[in-house]
Amino acid sequence: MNGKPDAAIFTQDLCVGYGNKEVLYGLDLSFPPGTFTALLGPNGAGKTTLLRTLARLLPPVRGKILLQGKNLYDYSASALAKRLSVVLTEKVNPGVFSVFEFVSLGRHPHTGFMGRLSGRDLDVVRECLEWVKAADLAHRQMGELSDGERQKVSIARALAQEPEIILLDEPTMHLDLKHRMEVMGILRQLCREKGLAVAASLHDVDVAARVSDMAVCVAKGREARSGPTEQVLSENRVAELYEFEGASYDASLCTLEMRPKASREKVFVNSGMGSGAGLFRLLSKHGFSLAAGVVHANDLDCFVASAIGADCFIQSPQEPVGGDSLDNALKSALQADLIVDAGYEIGPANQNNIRLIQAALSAHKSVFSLRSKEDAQTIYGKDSSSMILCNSSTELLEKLLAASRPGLHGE
Ligand SMILES: Nc1ncnc2c1ncn2[C@@H]1O[C@H](COP(=O)(O)OP(=O)(O)OP(=O)(O)O)[C@@H](O)[C@H]1O
Repeated sequence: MNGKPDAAIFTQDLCVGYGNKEVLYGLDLSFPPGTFTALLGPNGAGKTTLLRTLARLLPPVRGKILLQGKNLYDYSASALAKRLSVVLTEKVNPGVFSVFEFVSLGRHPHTGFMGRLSGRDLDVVRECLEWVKAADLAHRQMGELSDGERQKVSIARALAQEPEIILLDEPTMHLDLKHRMEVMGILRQLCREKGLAVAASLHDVDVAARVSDMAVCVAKGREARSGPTEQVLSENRVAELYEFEGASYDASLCTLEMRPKASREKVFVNSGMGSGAGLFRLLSKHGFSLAAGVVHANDLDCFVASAIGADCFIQSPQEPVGGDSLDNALKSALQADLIVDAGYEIGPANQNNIRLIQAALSAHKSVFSLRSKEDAQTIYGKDSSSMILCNSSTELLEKLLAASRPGLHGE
């Protein structure tokens, strides 16, 4: 992601900070047009400091920032505002402005000496409000808006400058899920349809993975990492960036999983085709230690079980369940205190999994199943009579908790 002349903005050996205090250094970043860049990093890493420096609100400690090939500091204030706008987290003092008037302030670099709005200016303001789906708020007072509404209006104001780059600091802070998704959708659309370069600091790495094209990861005392999101946000890098303990990130699913310390017995879950994903989360949340198998490597169950930290017995996607994976899963199932059959569909690729449950039943283990009585009988024959059948995962959890002895098996 080294600086390219066609980038909307790029930095060369930039060091940002306060006075002599260096917060981030050696930054060679590039923000190309039509690209959404997510700035990620733990609290206090320097995301806001970087954004403020890029916006010329804070002088660099050293290094260069080039805006369309020209030094950022060679632009007049109004020329800069026509190219770059910024949405910070500080709550705007709404004064007595209506929404329309507030967004009109964004036209300032385009209006004449008297600041009078032309017909075009008014059209742009209306268009920007429509862009952020806030046209209906135009006549409301700024002071009476919700956080989500205010954020959309702040983006409209930034847009009204008709910039080529928008910098945003935590644009989804304080927003509920609906507004968070809406704001993210708007920013993506600005990149795609208006060709803007958008750079935003974000706290939700899973959201960043879904919406951003590029990611810049910053952490105190460490070299910044930047590049295409899919390359930068690997499991290990995310874990290292946030110094995860008791959590993990799954790059294939863009999901974060909790890895709580186990305080209950091991449950061996026999699942497949996604039937176990919800169960792994449920059981892990309640302190059970988990084993999962045999699952195919391309199965959702495999991704979730691995991310959650379960012992996984994995089969290559091209092969039917068998071989070492099955042998090892069998040993694990026979050592586990409780066994769960997740009630998945059985076919040629996974029918050998039946042997795991049959072995557990023969060994008089407590086997819980999410199958119907008929289904269990058809698959496991007369041995199924000793299975503990459950209609739902909630019922299964209740029964497992009743059978469990907490505190004895923490790992
Ligand atoms: N005005 C300031 N003067 C001196 N140091 C500051 C100033 N503002 C912030 N800092 C320090 O600079 C470092 C980076 O802060 P910054 O706000 O950029 O981090 P951030 O990544 O945006 O954090 P957060 O996710 O918590 O918002 C922190 O150590 C912070 O204490």
